[in-house]
Amino acid sequence: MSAPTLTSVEASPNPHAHSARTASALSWAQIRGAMPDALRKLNPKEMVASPVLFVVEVGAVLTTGLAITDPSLFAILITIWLWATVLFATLAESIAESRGKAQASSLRATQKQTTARKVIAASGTSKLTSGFTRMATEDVPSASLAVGDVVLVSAGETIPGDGDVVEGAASVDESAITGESAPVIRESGGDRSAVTGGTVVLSDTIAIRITAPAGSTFVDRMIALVEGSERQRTPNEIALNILLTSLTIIFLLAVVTLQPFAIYSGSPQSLLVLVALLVCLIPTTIGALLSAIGIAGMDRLVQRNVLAMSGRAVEAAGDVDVLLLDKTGTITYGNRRATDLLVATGATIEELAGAARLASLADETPEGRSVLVLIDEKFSGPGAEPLADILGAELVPFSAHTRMSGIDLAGPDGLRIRKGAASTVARWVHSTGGVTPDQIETLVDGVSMTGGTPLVVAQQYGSGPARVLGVIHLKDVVKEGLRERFDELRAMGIRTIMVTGDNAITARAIAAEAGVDDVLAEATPEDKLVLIRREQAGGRLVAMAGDGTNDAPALAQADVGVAMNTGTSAAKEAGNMVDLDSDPTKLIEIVRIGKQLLITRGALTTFSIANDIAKYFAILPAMFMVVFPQLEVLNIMGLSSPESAILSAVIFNALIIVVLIPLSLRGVRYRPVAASALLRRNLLIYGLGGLIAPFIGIKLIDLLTSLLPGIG
Ligand SMILES: Nc1ncnc2c1ncn2[C@@H]1O[C@H](COP(=O)(O)OP(=O)(O)OP(=O)(O)O)[C@@H](O)[C@H]1O
Ligand SMILES: [K+]
Ligand SMILES: [Mg+2]
Repeated sequence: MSAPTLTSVEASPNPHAHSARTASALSWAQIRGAMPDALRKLNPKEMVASPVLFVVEVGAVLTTGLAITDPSLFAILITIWLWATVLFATLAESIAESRGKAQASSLRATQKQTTARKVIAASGTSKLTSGFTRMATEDVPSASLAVGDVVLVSAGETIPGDGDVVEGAASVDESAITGESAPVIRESGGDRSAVTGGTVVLSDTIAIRITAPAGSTFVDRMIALVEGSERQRTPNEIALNILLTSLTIIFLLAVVTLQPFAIYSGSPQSLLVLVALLVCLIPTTIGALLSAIGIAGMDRLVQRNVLAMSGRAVEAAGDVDVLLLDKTGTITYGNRRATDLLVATGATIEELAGAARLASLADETPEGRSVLVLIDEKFSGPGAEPLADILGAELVPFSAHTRMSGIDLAGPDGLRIRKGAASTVARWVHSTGGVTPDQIETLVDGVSMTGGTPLVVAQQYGSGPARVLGVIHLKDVVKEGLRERFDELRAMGIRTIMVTGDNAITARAIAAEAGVDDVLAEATPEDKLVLIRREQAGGRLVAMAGDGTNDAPALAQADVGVAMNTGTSAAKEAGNMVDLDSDPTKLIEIVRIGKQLLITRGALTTFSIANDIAKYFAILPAMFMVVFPQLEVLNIMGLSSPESAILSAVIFNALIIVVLIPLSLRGVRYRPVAASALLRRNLLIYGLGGLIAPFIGIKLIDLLTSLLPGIG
């Protein structure tokens, strides 16, 4: 199936081959495409949101009236260019939004109606004896599915809605959402259970519990995001807007008070000239480009397959100091599987295999299921108990908080079995009056030193002391190429800390292999949260990358919470970004884009304000030259007439917006140098450039306008 992908709008199917396109200048097609929307945005009701431009629009309405009641070429030209100024501003925003609109329509294509096979709960069936996949189903339209419904999806079928896999495992083609053609594994119980509506099951049958009502699914959120329909201004943008509004008010007062002075000096200025002067002085350039800069930043993230749910998170990313990463599923592929059983002295392999099997029969995690697979393949023997024996048993499900799972069998001898993290099981054994032999520590450390996760297995009969039977070796693989990327993060001044529920030795082995700076081992979900709060209290901005339900509180607390797309719905809901490629080092790009956004906005603000100051000196001497011939010395630009000077300034003021649209969409180039050096460089380029540009630009335009009758 040739599913539309997020990146298919791009020239290249490679999600990372974006730069060539974004760097190019504006095309006519782009401008034409964005024009209807730009004209619609001229509606004053929308314009009020940007006070600077609203003032320009009011000015344009005023001069339109003047041009009609007292027509002159000067009045008509000023009016045309004032309208052009507002239109260029709305055009900048519309062009910034246009790419997202195209992506949104290709995403909508994944939302086609399908028929879902909904499970009809049969009474008296327990999940243990009869799985969902064996229950009766009825066909319903996918749009009618409600949260909590369970549906069955088999190979070749489209997943009808967002949900978590509650039974089975399947390979899923998520290319419609991620653009990545390699199938991914989705399975119940673990941190890889979330599925997205519109993706396709390639093999096997899975039962999915629907978690999002139709209309507010992940794809709906993506559409809203790329379309910018839910875009909210960030605190930084609001602050800048307040500054721009204040400047506008100051210049408004300055221009109004200029008139009595002008009258007194015998050269009263027309309303037309005062409006033109005001528009030239207020910060129209940055006012026009501000929202395009923000939209383009979000868009750059989408091009890299990162969905940022808030602009605030993108900005925070630009200043991140610390990055916390979950181990399993974030640093490793998260495909943790049992590979070996290590028997304690005094126990037999049959005893260990039997206990490990019993303790895993009802363990819904992928790790638990992998224990059963291992035992079936390599260790099956007389110790294996029939399934019926565990009927009536009490299950102890795994939780990241307890770091242990197991089973309490009914019956006269009351067998209790536990498996889990070494320290937790040791505590449990101790609480029953048992002891953990030293030899276990050697086995546990042996597994840990290779980066594996050891699960200690122990059992207790009746109220006697528990006995440790041995260790299960869980293996996982570290994702490739992390070391170089973490080195790069270090060069950017970002400290990486791996946080994991695993023991310290395993954590250190994996940390050394992946190249992170620091580790926090044996961490409960609360510990992760506390670590983030502590870093934040120290004034640092924290990013967190995680995939599990147990990472959700931390993802929510972090300033930048990046959920892996392979993770659970809870993690994706809690974070403020989702990485569709599930690459924790994507943070490098996120940080770069955040910094670039901040730098671009700063640079263009500097340019805009410097520009306005320069225009002041360009126009004022020309305006008062007639009354004060001494001002001629200030008229260094030798502009041909007051009218020509003012018209040229207004035209320049409008054109500079168009000239800067490509830069505000592409972003100022970011290089990883010290912030102070960057600031100095930008002040020099954009501050000085902003001061000089108007003199050259206005002079050139003046040479043309002076040729017009009645103006030169
Ligand atoms: N099915 C299971 N039964 C018993 N114990 C388990 C099971 N799965 C994991 N454990 C133990 O619990 C610990 C913590 O679980 P988990 O790995 O989910 O936590 P985490 O904080 O998300 O860490 P990670 O960074 O490894 O994802 C594991 O290191 C392991 O010792
Ligand atoms: K201006
Ligand atoms: Mg985890």
